[in-house]
Order: sequence, then C-alpha cells, then structure tokens
Amino acid sequence: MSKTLTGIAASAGIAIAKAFRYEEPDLTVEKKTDVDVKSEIQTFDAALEKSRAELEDIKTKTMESMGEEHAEIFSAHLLVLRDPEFVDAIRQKVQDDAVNASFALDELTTQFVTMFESMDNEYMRERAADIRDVSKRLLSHLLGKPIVSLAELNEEVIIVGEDLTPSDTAQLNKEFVKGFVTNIGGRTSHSAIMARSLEIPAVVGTKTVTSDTAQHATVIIDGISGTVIIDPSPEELKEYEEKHKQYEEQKKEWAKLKNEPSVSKDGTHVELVANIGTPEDLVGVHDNGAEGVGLYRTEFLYMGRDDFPTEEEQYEAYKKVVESLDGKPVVIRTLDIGGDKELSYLDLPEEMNPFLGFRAIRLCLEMTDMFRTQLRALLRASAFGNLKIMFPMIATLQEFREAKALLEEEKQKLISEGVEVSEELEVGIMVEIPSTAVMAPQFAKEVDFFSIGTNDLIQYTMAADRMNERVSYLYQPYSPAILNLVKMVIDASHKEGKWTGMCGEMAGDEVAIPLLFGLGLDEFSMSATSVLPARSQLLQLTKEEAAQVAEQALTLQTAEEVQDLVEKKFL
Ligand SMILES: C=C(OP(=O)(O)O)C(=O)O
Ligand SMILES: [Mg+2]
Repeated sequence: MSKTLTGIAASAGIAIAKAFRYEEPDLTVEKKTDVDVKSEIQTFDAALEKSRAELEDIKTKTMESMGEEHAEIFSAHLLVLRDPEFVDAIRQKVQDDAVNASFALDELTTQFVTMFESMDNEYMRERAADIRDVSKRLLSHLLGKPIVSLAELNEEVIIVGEDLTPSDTAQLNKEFVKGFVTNIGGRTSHSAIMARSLEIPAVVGTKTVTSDTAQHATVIIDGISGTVIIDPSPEELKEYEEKHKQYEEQKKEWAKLKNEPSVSKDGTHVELVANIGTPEDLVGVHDNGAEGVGLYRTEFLYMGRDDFPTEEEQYEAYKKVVESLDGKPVVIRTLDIGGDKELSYLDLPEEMNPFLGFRAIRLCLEMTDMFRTQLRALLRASAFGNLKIMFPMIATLQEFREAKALLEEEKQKLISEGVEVSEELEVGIMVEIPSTAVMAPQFAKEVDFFSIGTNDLIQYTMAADRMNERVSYLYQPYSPAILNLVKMVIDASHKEGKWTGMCGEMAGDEVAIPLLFGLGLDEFSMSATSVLPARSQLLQLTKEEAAQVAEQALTLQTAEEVQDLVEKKFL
C-alpha cells in the first residue's frame, strides 16, 4: 500500500526514484581487552587504507561536480589520515594496552580534539574539527558501518533525511540526486533555497518521512504541491509520470521568454533578477534569462572549508560573477553568517536563540579584520562591472553608518594605493528586521537602495522560526501585516528617489507577484528557476489592476482573504 505525506513545497518539479536514507550510523564503541594486537593493527591499517581511498574519490568527485573550493575540506581530511602523530599514537595504544583499535581510536580522538580545541591558535583549533570527521570515517570502517557521503552517490536517488545542512546540500551531485525530502525545515531554510538553485525538486517539513520510508523504496516527490508518495501504486506512478511530462512541457514554454524583457501587459518594466550562492550558480542565471543578480549570498564562499577565504579568493569569485553579468546589476551581500548558517572554523559560543543572536552585520562590526578583507575584495571587484554592496540584518541607522564608514575607509586606502574602484558603487541594505521597515523613511535618506528580505522579515514580524515546521503556518507572506511593511519601505524609497527590491522567497511567489507589482516594487530577486514563470505571469498583468488589488489587500484582515482575492483576480 502506498503512503502519502504532505510537506512544504521547497523546490518545484517532480521526481521519481529510489529512496536513499541519509542518516548517521550508530558509532558507539565498546572496550575490548586482551585482544590479538597484531590482528587489531592489521584491521586498523585496512580501515586507514579504505578511508584514504574513499576520501581521494570524494575529493575528485566534489572537484568535478562542485569545484575546487568545495573539495578543499577533503584535502585537509587526507592530511589527518597521513599524520604519523595521530595514526602512530593509535597503533601504539593498541600495542601497549592490548585494546581493540576502535577503542584506541576513540580515546585518542577525544584526547587530540580536547588538546587542539584548548590551544590558543586558531589554525590548531580548526584541526580539531577535521580530526573528529576523519575519526568518524575510520571508526565507521572499523565497526563495519560505512558512512556514505552524499558526494559519493552514483545511482539515481531521492534523499530521505531528518534534515540536510547547507554543507550537505553543497555536496549534492544533481546527476544522481533527483530530489530530497526531509522531516524538518521550511521553504526558506537554506537547504530549500539551495535545492532551488540546484534545480532539484524538494519537499521539506514532512515530520515523518524518515520513519515512513524504507531504504530503496520507490518515492515520488512533487515539489510544486509538497506531496510525497512512498511505494506508489502503478496508477499513482502513471499519474506522476504524466505530471512530470507536463511540467517539462511547461518549462519549454517558459524558456521561450528567456531573451524577452520583463514587462507587464501595459508595458511597465520591472527587473527580474536571480539569487545566487556561488559563482557556479551563474549557469542558472544565464539559462533562465535573469536580468542580473539581486542577491549573492557570499556566506557560501566561507563554508565547506577550514579557514576564512583570503581577500584574493574572494576578489576572484566576486569578479567572476560581476564580469559574467557583463554590466547588468549584481548585488553582493556581505557575510551573513549565523542562524542556520554556521562556519566550522568560527568557534562561537552556543546561543539560546541563534536567529536573534550574534550574526551577520553584528558579527562583522565586531570582527572588523574579517569584514575589511571582504570589503576590500568587493571594492576591487567593483571596477569590473555593475556591482552593488548590500549589508544584511541592519537593525539601526548606527549599524549602517558604521558599516558604511568601514567601507569608505577601505575605499580611500585602495584609491591611495592606486587600485581602481568603481565610481558608481551603490550601497544598500537588506530590510529584514521590522524596526528597519518602520524606520525606512530615515534610512532612505542615507542608503542607495533597499532589498526586502522577507524570509527573515516574516519570521521576525510573526515571531515564528523559519526553520520550524510546527510554526510554519505563521510564515504568512500574504498577511496584511507584511504587505503594509513592504508598502512602507517601497514608498519611503521612492520618496527619496531610491529603489526597492525584494530578495526573500516571496519575490518569486505567484500569489505575491501581482501584489508586489501593484505596490510598486522595482526589482524582484528570486531563485533563478522562478524567473521565467514570473516573466510569463507579469505579461498577463496591468499596473492599474495590480495596484487596485494591492490597495484592497492592504485593508483585508487575514492572509487567506488576501490569497483568495489574488487567486480570483489573477490566477
Ligand atoms: C533573502 C534573505 O536572506 P537569507 O534567506 O539569506 O536569510 C531573507 O532573509 O529574506
Ligand atoms: Mg535574511
């Protein structure tokens, strides 16, 4: 019998494949004494060799599918495996205490990790994370419970897991991973956002998919409606194969608009641009005919590695993106780490409320060396095209002024060093904290542009964690509360002759688009795959009608009423 689950539609498309259950095996170790020392050491050496071969293979595959940047972490892991201080110490312990290799490994891992973590040396502290990872791999071989890395998958699957972290998602090879489905998460959790940039269907927040799905069971995921079917009947299979075909047809229709302008029926132009996480996403930007990049989330440049990227590495990445867009606008956001985005090498104390904590601009204004490095890289890259800089999570004018002052300082330094910097560099902010939306008239006098980050603006306005599927009913982009905040920001910017964009997921939502168009939003930045459907939708709208509906929506009482209104009028 088939089983149907409903989750949150996170990335559009239909996928049908075998389930691959992604879970960490139980690697609990038991102590054994009086073992045959020679055979334990042989077992250990075999595990070393297997781990080495495995890591070499993962590294090569990651390099091919995701680029050098993502593969670097595996080089660090290979170094640990080759480190005689670590591996000899394990052999020695087996020999001296006549204990099993897995126990010796476990004990020494704890010792090394504790030692490295307590060192007053950043580099050494970072090694602790590598040792932990490598030790897990070795242990998995010693215990005969291999860990499969997502980068190693080599047959078509749908990943079924509790959750995927952004760095898990960064390893996905879309040749084999046809989609994923998870127990937790929301439409704006970063794994969902990455699924959209990879263009693989995904459903998140199903609560129970891991317990409902056997390894290798056939699974259908419908990333348009959020439906998941496990062990489908032949009829269901047929139905979804048909839906898959229809979706592919629809995509072909949209593709015809790739080189068309983004205009409404009555000729009003808006900018339809894309959100990206890495320079690799540029392919999607061009394939989907985006008119620029409205949000480059630079934090992904800092992930999946074991140290901060250098100024030169960042400069190369930013320059590549700016040049590739060939004069079209590229809004690059400074580091927005924190919340669900962590850096293994940035050891920050645990917080009760990470989304309300020490993150993004707050962290950058304290760790100014790191921030200045990024600003310099951005300023240097600005000479190569139409780059705009955007600060995330701005809550007060003071923060904006401080960040802007640091930028100015670095700019003057570069100029005095004879380095070219764009004369027309615009500097704007994300509006994702309610206080900033309310203060938009004051901000508008000082910033060059706003970009509304509704993923966070909604979570902070409704006090509902964007990652938590139990409160996902409060993630209400169509709520009149949100629409009124959006209107305040747009009006404030226009009054000062500035522009407003939106880079939260709401900008690509078919119910929201007519409302935002009606409210006068200038730039819509979305997953690249949403650009063509949005362009097609815009062609059906007139400015006057959209403005009337938006005006009415602002006065309604609930998000449902707003949705009904838009659906009746436009969908
Ligand atoms: C675009 C946004 O930023 P992020 O999703 O990276 O937090 C947002 O908050 O809407
Ligand atoms: Mg945000």
